[in-house]
Amino acid sequence: MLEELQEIVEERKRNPTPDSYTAKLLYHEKGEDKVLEKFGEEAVELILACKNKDKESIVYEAADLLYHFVVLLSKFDVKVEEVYDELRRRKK
Ligand SMILES: N=c1c2ncn([C@@H]3O[C@H](COP(=O)(O)OP(=O)(O)OP(=O)(O)O)[C@@H](O)[C@H]3O)c2ncn1[C@@H]1O[C@H](COP(=O)(O)O)[C@@H](O)[C@H]1O
Repeated sequence: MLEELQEIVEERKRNPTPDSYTAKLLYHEKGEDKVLEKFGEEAVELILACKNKDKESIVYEAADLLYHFVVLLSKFDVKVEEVYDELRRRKK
């Protein structure tokens, strides 16, 4: 799923379109700081949803965080598969 999402994100990176939120993030005037800022915001939103024990919000905010995680990886030229490889390497 994350690999499929990254393929679309990479396509927006190659061919940014004006209507794409992803392209706006990747090519924001704040540069990489915008991507990092959004990832931090989404992490805080997920923490708050957990604090509130609100399962529906936890799922929603976790999805937002995963999307912004993939955008962050693409911004820094890292493939989701490389993260999976690292997890596989750690697996006991
Ligand atoms: N999975 C997502 C996805 N999840 C969350 N978001 C966006 O992330 C934003 C998070 O909400 P916020 O309220 O925090 O942000 P905002 O106020 O809209 O924007 P900011 O000004 O704060 O940046 C929302 O605008 C959501 O639409 C996503 N935007 C796109 N995708 C997928 O990314 C792919 C490319 O989409 P486009 O870039 O829209 O073409 C498609 O497969 C989409 O389904």
